[in-house]
Amino acid sequence: MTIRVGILGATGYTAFELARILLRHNGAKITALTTRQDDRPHVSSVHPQLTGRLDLHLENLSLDELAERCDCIFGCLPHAASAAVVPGLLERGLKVVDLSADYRLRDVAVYEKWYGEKHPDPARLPNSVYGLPELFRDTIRGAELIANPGCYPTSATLALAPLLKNGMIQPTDILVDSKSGVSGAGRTPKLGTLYCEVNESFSAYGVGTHRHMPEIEQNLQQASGQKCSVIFTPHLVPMDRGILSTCYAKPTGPVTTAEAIAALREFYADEPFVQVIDGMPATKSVSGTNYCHLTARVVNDRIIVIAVIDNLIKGASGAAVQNFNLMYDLAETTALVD
Ligand SMILES: NC(=O)C1=CN([C@@H]2O[C@H](COP(=O)(O)OP(=O)(O)OC[C@H]3O[C@@H](n4cnc5c(N)ncnc54)[C@H](OP(=O)(O)O)[C@@H]3O)[C@@H](O)[C@H]2O)C=CC1
Ligand SMILES: CC(=O)N[C@@H](CCC(=O)OP(=O)(O)O)C(=O)O
Repeated sequence: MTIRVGILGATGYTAFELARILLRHNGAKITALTTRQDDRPHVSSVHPQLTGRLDLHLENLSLDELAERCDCIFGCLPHAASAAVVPGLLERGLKVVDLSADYRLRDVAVYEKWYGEKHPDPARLPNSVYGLPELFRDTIRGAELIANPGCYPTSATLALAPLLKNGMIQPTDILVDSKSGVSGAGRTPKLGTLYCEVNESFSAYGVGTHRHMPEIEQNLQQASGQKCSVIFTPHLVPMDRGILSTCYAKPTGPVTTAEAIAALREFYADEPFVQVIDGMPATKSVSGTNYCHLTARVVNDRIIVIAVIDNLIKGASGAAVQNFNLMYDLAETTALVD
């Protein structure tokens, strides 16, 4: 069986990474790429890396046209734009993996507070399926709509959830200090991502206001069954891609570095994409891959967990294909390992 897939917002970075991964997927065929442009650019003019590998034009397609051509849609649109089209896709019988933030937060009031706008499809939020397989695999299998996780929340949740679940750390007083490469902000031009703004510079942003803070808290609460409170501070690093999150938590009792690492290793023993390492994780080690590398250290009265991912792969398009594989009951690692 070949599943026909469409990619919305195909001019962007996550869409490019999806196309690259799906081209080596033996159960999927890309049959539609969308843009708001009306001049039908060939994919090779938008993503020259795909020249000779994918012969499709990007088109401004209607929902009915998408339903004729596709079985499953990967939505790579900004938030709010995504939830404006997802209901129509689901009504036409398509499955959807939504890379935007629109279906991640289950509480409409929390969405509207942190995103500062009305949600276009609030009725679906309470039952949405959050696509982080390492924690919520069973709910992803067979789902019609997956909320693909945010890049920072993926790194922080993978770092902290195992230690919360096994009672090794306290659920409050958690600090997440993250650094991201500039592709995390997307390909759509913005002042803050111009070369002269970011090159040779390093800055924090969204301190206390970043919308990934409630997403991290929701994940940790769902995983551990405890009310969690997190302070999350993101930083922009002058590199193309990669996220490094350093997470600080208070242990519930005496613990050593070896015990903390052993707890992570036990939790992820059967996970194909999480590697617990003894040394220090580096973004370069996971660049272009769907892997997360993690380690832990105990320093004075804190456990520090350090996680790295590629924001465009495990933080976006690789995770989306991992979810797609689960939704269609395919081998979970299909197209994601060499
Ligand atoms: N970059 C990352 O690391 C991550 C991104 N995400 C999320 O994935 C989604 C895609 O991100 P990314 O690929 O980086 O973004 P990009 O900015 O690279 O691409 C988004 C694409 O969406 C289209 N678009 C923009 N605005 C609208 C609109 N109002 N209505 C319809 N289409 C629009 C544009 O295509 P065109 O102009 O051709 O129509 C654009 O190319 C976003 O929701 C983002 O938050 C999630 C995790 C990580
Ligand atoms: C470096 C950078 O700007 N990163 C983005 C996060 C990308 C992401 O995962 O965003 P969504 O939750 O919107 O999908 C940001 O901080 O807004």
